[in-house]
Amino acid sequence: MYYEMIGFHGEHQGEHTADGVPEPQLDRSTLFLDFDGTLVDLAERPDAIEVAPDLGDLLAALSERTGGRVVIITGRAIEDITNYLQGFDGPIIGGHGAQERISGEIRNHEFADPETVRHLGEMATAFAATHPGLICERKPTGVVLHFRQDEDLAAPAYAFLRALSETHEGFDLHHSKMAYELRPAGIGKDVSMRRLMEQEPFAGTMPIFFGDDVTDEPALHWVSEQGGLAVKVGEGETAAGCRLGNPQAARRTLRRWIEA
Ligand SMILES: O=P(O)(O)OC[C@H]1O[C@H](O[C@H]2O[C@H](CO)[C@@H](O)[C@H](O)[C@H]2O)[C@H](O)[C@@H](O)[C@@H]1O
Repeated sequence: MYYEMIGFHGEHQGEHTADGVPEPQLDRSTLFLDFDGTLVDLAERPDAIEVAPDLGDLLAALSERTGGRVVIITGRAIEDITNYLQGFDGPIIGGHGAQERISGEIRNHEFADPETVRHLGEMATAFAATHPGLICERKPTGVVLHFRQDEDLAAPAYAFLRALSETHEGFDLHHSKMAYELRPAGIGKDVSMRRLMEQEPFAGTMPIFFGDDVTDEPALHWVSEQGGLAVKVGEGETAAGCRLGNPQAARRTLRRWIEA
């Protein structure tokens, strides 16, 4: 297998590490990192997360070791996540693949028609305003209703967004952690990864992905299929070959790699 030729020996390599995650050759890898639930703990609200003080240094060191191939791949909008990634100027895939920032410039998916997204956002905002406990998160490419503060609001949130998805062609309804989201049809972290891995300077390197959510599973599956290193963070069924308990453990493993 190709990745064995370039020095990666798959699952067997992890047998002797304390965390069970093998140590890849970073200079021959592309490291995709999910954000919420993977690099930072989940919080009550999207704007209430606490970023570990050393995260910036960790990402900088990993970027150096991979030759700039650390890719943040998140459901958040790029305009939002950059607030938490001060100093990181590497590639970012945002909105679950609906946005990308590869060489500094942000590009939105062509199907995320701004007028339709604005309309969806306004309607979801109005709905949340009449359902205390629901949080509406507007993105340049879609909209989310968060029900973490009141799980009884999951069913009405679902019904509302489902109705919107049926009346707005090109937008699909997705379930993630304590949230429902409308996003452009046809996008996905796996789709973005595949496209990116065909381009320089990523082509020919081994994909690594750390992710925590059901929305990360297609990408974890794809990375596993490629013979790359797929790491599930937290509980739940997964296609990944490795698992770490929480974001703190994920950061510890990443730190181990740069200290090796
Ligand atoms: O792909 P990710 O980087 O994991 O982003 C997924 C979603 O993360 C955020 O929502 C989640 O985290 C919040 C803060 O901890 C939490 O309150 C919420 O319940 C979670 O669903 C973010 O707000 C979303 O836009 C992302 O899609």
